[in-house]
Amino acid sequence: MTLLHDTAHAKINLYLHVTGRRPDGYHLLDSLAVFAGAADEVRLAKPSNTFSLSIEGHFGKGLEANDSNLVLRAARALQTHARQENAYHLILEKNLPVASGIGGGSADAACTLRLLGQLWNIAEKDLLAIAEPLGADVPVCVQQKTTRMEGIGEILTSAPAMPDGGILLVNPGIAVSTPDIFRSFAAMGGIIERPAPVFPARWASMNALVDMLSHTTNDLQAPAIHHAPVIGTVLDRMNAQNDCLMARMSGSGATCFGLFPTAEAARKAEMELSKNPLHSGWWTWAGPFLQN
Ligand SMILES: C[C@@](CO)(OP(=O)(O)O)[C@H](O)COP(=O)(O)OP(=O)(O)OC[C@H]1O[C@@H](n2ccc(N)nc2=O)[C@H](O)[C@@H]1O
Ligand SMILES: Nc1ncnc2c1ncn2[C@@H]1O[C@H](COP(=O)(O)OP(=O)(O)O)[C@@H](O)[C@H]1O
Repeated sequence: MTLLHDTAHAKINLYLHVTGRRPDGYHLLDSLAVFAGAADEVRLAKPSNTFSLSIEGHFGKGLEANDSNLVLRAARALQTHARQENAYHLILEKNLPVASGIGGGSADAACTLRLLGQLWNIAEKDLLAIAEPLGADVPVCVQQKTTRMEGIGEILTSAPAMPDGGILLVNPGIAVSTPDIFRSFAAMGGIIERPAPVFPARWASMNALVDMLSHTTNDLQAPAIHHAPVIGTVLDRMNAQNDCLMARMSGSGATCFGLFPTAEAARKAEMELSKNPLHSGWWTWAGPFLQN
């Protein structure tokens, strides 16, 4: 039995500039976040006395269905806000790798907020306020649209829609700790002063987007490669694929993305890459962007 369900899509930081640091240690960011077809699913299964969770899916094994899970944390936070006594059994289908720079846990939390928000008739602005303390990436995942993220992730400005094209995601099978990568970023030189990227009204093509991105970086990429050199190998392999327009790491890693002129070209590159037996433990996904 499923009352309602929704998909929690992978967030990809096409660029990520660290622009400052708050007194509490959190880093100020400027990032273009987009969403890919790859997704977890959250299902509201049936009414229950208290919120409970079961986890299915390939990446569910390493994840506890306890109070620390972002799905339950989001559900309880909204229940308190909405002064609701009703609770549900939730099912999470975990298809996205955990602690991998594509915000899977944040997307699951956001998806839970959307589902319960729909049921309890809660406005999006209230969902965004509940999302913020759950994690820096949760607000952007509530809207699941191409967005410029600033502040620590709570200042959201809509960005032009993605042009037609394809994306390939590759994770080399390692989990990376976000706080560790931010710490290494500081130790390896820290903030770079530079002008903020300017977005056009629309990107005429994938090449136009790639041209803008060539003037940006993911500031966390070098610190992450320092922690996990295999990330450098993933980027080399991705860059070696036919039609790969650019390759870069997302978030604090270790997932990397490649941009392609079409979803078909991204799928071809995925097949090529997967032929190599050395890549057998790598998770891959290829296809279109999630459009606004
Ligand atoms: C780096 C980013 C970029 O989108 O993505 P991921 O690598 O997680 O996908 C996010 O900012 C991650 O957001 P999220 O994973 O929700 O982070 P949180 O749980 O709020 O914070 C985890 C820890 O990361 C560090 N942190 C996080 C966000 C931020 N703007 N500055 C930080 O310094 C802090 O040490 C914090 O304790
Ligand atoms: N539903 C969930 N899915 C993934 N991770 C979760 C979830 N709930 C809690 N977590 C915890 O959140 C941390 C960050 O997970 P995740 O959002 O996948 O990272 P990232 O944003 O780097 O992709 C993990 O270390 C994990 O233990």
